[in-house]
Amino acid sequence: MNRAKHLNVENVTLAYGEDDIVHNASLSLDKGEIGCLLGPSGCGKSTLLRAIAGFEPVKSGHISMRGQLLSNPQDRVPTEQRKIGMVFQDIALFPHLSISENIVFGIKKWSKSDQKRRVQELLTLIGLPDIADRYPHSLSGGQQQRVALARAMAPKPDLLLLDEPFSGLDANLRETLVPEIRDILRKEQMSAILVTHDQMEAFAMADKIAVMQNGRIQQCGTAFNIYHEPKTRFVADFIGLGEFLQASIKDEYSVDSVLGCLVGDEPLGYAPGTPVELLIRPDDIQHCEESPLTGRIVSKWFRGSHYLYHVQLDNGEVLPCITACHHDHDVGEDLGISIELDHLVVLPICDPETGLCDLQESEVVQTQAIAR
Ligand SMILES: Nc1ncnc2c1ncn2[C@@H]1O[C@H](COP(=O)(O)OP(=O)(O)OP(=O)(O)O)[C@@H](O)[C@H]1O
Repeated sequence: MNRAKHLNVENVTLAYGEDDIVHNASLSLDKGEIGCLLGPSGCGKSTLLRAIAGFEPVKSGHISMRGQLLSNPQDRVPTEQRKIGMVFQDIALFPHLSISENIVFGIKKWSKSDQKRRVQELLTLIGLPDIADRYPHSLSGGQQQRVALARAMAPKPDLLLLDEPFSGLDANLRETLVPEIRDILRKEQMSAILVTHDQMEAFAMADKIAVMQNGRIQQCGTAFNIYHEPKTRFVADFIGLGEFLQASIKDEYSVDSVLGCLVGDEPLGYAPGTPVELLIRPDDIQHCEESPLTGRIVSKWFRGSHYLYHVQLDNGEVLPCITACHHDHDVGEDLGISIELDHLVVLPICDPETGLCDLQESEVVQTQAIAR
């Protein structure tokens, strides 16, 4: 049986005036799932979020929640009737209201006893049970953002929209707050969509990530999928670190490259001799003192628990390589490396002038790989 998704965004195109900003976007969430729109500035994340909230009309396609139509080109359920809560970057608590009055703001129609119970329930949930009578100015930024979340969650909305809620906070605070907020949402079984350009936030928070570029969802999947199985050059480039090695299809399952012949267990889908690019992540290349394969260190970053080196091979290609931080080598030294590829990620060569590859062809093939 094909059960309706909690949220369904189907083939949605959005425009400002004559300009299409979001093209044919599709995304769905189950109840309690946390989704994320991830992409660079200006790619259309907030515009799509605003359409889900009901602030923007859809030009084509439709948005529905719990089986009920919210938007199509003819009809739009007003924002205030959508049962959607919102949390923004600027925390915007009402400064003249106490914390409990702030939280009660969206549930004023509830009975006083229910309001009181809900406020205490939420304050306990956000780990600040004793602040009901305090005012926003007396709280830290992280505490204020947790209260803003509690205020948005108070009416038990069907969906929570979080538009860059962490970007005003410093890096240390973000690191602790993001998983805390994910846990709070999980405890309330709250479906949510986070908008961010920060992939670590997306990875820490979301069950499902939609990577956007120029108004298009390039790929939608788990953090693991989009990191290890990117479907386009853009996703491979935008998510995580990595380098592209020139390679050539050898046969159905293998490519030739400067690292030798790499073999996968899935057909690569290209004719022998086709030039392709092979994605290499830093964790695919390990330091190995005894390895006959070496690269000259051209850059070195200290990352606390490890070093990230870039090493240049004899043919000039540069590869990333992670080592434990006791392997402290200098730029200019030769580093022994071994290849630890779990799977092959092979992409067609992009046009060097336009940077474009045929989308049809840019479907990536990943295979379990062994070096031989
Ligand atoms: N009200 C508007 N009228 C016309 N164009 C707009 C409007 N709002 C946004 N845009 C344009 O639409 C495009 C997408 O903007 P949007 O804010 O959705 O991107 P974003 O991915 O959320 O970016 P950021 O991460 O910087 O907030 C941008 O080119 C932006 O200039």
